[in-house]
Amino acid sequence: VVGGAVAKPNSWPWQISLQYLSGGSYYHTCGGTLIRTRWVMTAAHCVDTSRTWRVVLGDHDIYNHEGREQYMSVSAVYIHPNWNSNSVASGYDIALLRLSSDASLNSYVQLGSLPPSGQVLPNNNPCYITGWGRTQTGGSLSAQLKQASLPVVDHSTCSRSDWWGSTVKNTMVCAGGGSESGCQGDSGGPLNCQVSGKYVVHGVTSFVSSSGCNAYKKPTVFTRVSAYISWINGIIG
Ligand SMILES: CC(C)c1ccc(NC(=O)[C@@H]2CCCN2C(=O)[C@H](CCCC[NH3+])NC(=O)C(F)(F)F)cc1
Repeated sequence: VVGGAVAKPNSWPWQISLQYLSGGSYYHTCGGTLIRTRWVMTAAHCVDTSRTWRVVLGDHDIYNHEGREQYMSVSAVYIHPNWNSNSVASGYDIALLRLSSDASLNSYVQLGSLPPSGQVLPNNNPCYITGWGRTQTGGSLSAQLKQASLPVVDHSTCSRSDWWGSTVKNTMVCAGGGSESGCQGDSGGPLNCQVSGKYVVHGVTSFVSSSGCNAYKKPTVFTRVSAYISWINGIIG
């Protein structure tokens, strides 16, 4: 997350850290959202390589054990069947991870709410991106979870030629576009949008400009969760 601030610990209790095993240690690679006690929603581009994964719930500082964490193994990875790793612009950048055991829900670990199928938010709807991603273009990951206010940019604006043009599809949500943005390492995490006084996870962090995370008129682009509700329900039952 470029800009914004360090979040109050565990104030986004559905945010997870997706980590992979390498040389005997686990490393943060992406974010995700706990949507059922055994299911995590993330981005397809996070999990389209075969690795040993773990999901950390209740985390705040990814480099320190603070005692609220739950470390979960992943028993199955379900990538959207239309996902094409060579074409993030086609969309379908969404995946579901089945956990090997049930998460224990408490004040640090809660389920994120999903939107109704087809719901599209209006321009400027308030939303927050959260994640441990780079804090500057080319910078390093954040040790602590960060949040930044990224208001929705509607499709008509986001698909203007000087914005994202035809790269952005209607199955995506744009948010931000100013000095604050997502960045590498935030992928797969939630776009938390205020709807009727409640936070709803409307986006899965998908991409930013290859010329810089907070490039002008290149808002962060998210998979629009409300476009994938029937697929999600088909998998998690
Ligand atoms: C569709 C095409 C015009 C296009 C649009 C945006 C990009 N962006 C990028 O490549 C930048 C630079 C590093 C990773 N990255 C990204 O946007 C990666 C997803 C890459 C998926 C494709 N391999 N996502 C993120 O960094 C983010 F923002 F989600 F945390 C690349 C290509």
